[in-house]
Amino acid sequence: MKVNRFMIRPLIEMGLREELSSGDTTGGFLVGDDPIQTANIYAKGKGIVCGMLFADETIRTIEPEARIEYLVEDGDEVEPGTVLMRVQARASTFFVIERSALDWLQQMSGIATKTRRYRDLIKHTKVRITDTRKGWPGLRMVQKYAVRVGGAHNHIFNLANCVLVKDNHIKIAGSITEAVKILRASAQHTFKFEVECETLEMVDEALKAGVEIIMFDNMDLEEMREGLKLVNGRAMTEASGGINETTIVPIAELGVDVISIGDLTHTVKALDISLDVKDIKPSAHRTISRLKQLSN
Ligand SMILES: O=P(O)(O)OC[C@H]1O[C@H](OP(=O)(O)OP(=O)(O)O)[C@H](O)[C@@H]1O
Repeated sequence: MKVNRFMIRPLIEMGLREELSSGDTTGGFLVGDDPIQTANIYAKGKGIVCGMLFADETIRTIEPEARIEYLVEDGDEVEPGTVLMRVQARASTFFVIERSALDWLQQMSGIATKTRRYRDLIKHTKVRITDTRKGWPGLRMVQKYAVRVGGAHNHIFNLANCVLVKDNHIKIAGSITEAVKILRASAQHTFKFEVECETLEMVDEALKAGVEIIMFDNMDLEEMREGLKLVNGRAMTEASGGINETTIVPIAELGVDVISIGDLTHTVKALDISLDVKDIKPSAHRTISRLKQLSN
């Protein structure tokens, strides 16, 4: 699933509003007749690019006539110095959009870069990596898009996507068996059922209840190996709980179907990306000196 301008516009406006709720007190006074300038958005680190449409929409929201040339696309690997985008727009536009456009790119590329690293670690297996719902509230769509760009898959988007029975549901219902019985009677027939199992006894109970997906939740390698024997192809298996770059390979090699990882979206190092205005037009300088004269 791709993102489109309609989906992202409210987020873009939210970002710009943080920046520009009552004008630009620095750039706004410097631009004078506000000539068209050219700027490059370029990588300062190595990673996977994500968020080109977000940067584009940020620029176009302020200056719809801006000319934007893409030199890479989401999912491309970049090196320090790679130009992602060349933009022709008013000087005043660059001052307003710079932080916001770059932050979308930096944060989303950070997620895509980390995701690609995880994916590459286990590409010798058939295991599917997914995200979780862990991340920034309000930005789930963005984070999950970046995970897909990085080469992994999405787990549920929200509570309406499947019946996911967690520890607290089991406590409230009394048992896995009881929870599944109640939910089978009320949930849509189209839904799959997944149960988080912390022990092999829970795996056994969930299998007897006939669920489609068993999560090995916070289990060690040996328990997961036993869990897989128990399941024996009767359900999909998902490993989860604190899995990181140092633990993922042996888990994937066990042969679970899915590994879900909160780290993809809850602990992200941004990719370093910058914006540089080129070819400064002399009229901009003239305006600055005129301002200086006026203030003398
Ligand atoms: O890769 P992680 O960051 O560990 O995320 C995955 C874990 O999160 C979920 O549990 P839950 O929502 O109960 O969170 P918690 O187990 O981390 O408290 C899921 O059942 C995994 O245990």
